[in-house]
Order: sequence, then C-alpha cells, then structure tokens
Amino acid sequence: MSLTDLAATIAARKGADPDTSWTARLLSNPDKAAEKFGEESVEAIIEAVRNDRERLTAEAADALYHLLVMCAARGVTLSDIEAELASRQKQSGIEEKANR
Ligand SMILES: N=c1c2ncn([C@@H]3O[C@H](COP(=O)(O)OP(=O)(O)OP(=O)(O)O)[C@@H](O)[C@H]3O)c2ncn1[C@@H]1O[C@H](COP(=O)(O)O)[C@@H](O)[C@H]1O
Repeated sequence: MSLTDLAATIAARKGADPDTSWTARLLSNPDKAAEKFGEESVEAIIEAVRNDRERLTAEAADALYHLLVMCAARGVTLSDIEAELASRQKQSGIEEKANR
C-alpha cells in the first residue's frame, strides 16, 4: 500500500465509529495519537539497533501509520509533508545545517 493510499484511508476515517476503527479512535484523541507514535517510534529504534530486518520493517510500518494519524489528528496532511520535503530538495542536509 502506498503512503498516499494510506493517508487517504486515514482521512476517510474521520468521524467513523471509534468502537470499530482504531484510526477513528486516535483521530478523536490527538494526544493519544502522539503517544502511540512515540511508542511505535521507540519500537522501531529498538529493532534497528538489534539489526532485525523483519521486525524493523514491521515496526517501521507501525511508526509510519501512526505518524500519519498523529499529523492528521492535527490537520497536517501527507501533501503538506511532501511540500515541505520538496522545498528542501535543492539543498543537502549538511549545507542546510551549516547555513542555520
Ligand atoms: N496500518 C494500520 C495499522 N498499523 C497498526 N495498527 C493498529 O495499531 C494498534 C497498535 O496498538 P498496540 O500498541 O496495542 O499494538 P502493538 O504495538 O502491535 O502491541 P504491543 O507490541 O504493544 O503489544 C493495533 O490495534 C494495530 O492493529 C493499524 N491500524 C490500522 N492501519 C491501517 O488503517 C486502516 C484502517 O484501520 P481502522 O481505522 O482500524 O479501520 C487499516 O485497514 C490499515 O490499512
């Protein structure tokens, strides 16, 4: 599934029943969405340090999903993030840091 399709699924869950949709439950509670992203990020970090490719892939998927839900809960869309990334395209990260 592409991130674009996942973001569309998340957006479509706005207002859905929190009893049947995990996404809807998090969208209705932005602080909880942020907490879950924090947990899933830490789980991904642990698997990266362990160098477990399969577990890292699964945890990275959890983290990406929860990042998108956390942002959606605060009105930030994947398009907003892509526009921000596009604005950075002309400059290397090292160059950007040196110019701060
Ligand atoms: N990609 C996901 C996705 N990844 C993780 N999760 C849920 O996130 C929750 C995480 O909860 P937990 O912390 O308890 O789970 P955990 O971290 O795996 O468990 P522990 O390691 O802590 O024991 C679980 O209920 C997972 O099922 C997801 N829920 C939904 N999606 C996508 O969102 C779509 C809509 O889902 P609903 O909104 O639930 O209909 C789905 O079809 C999927 O495409």
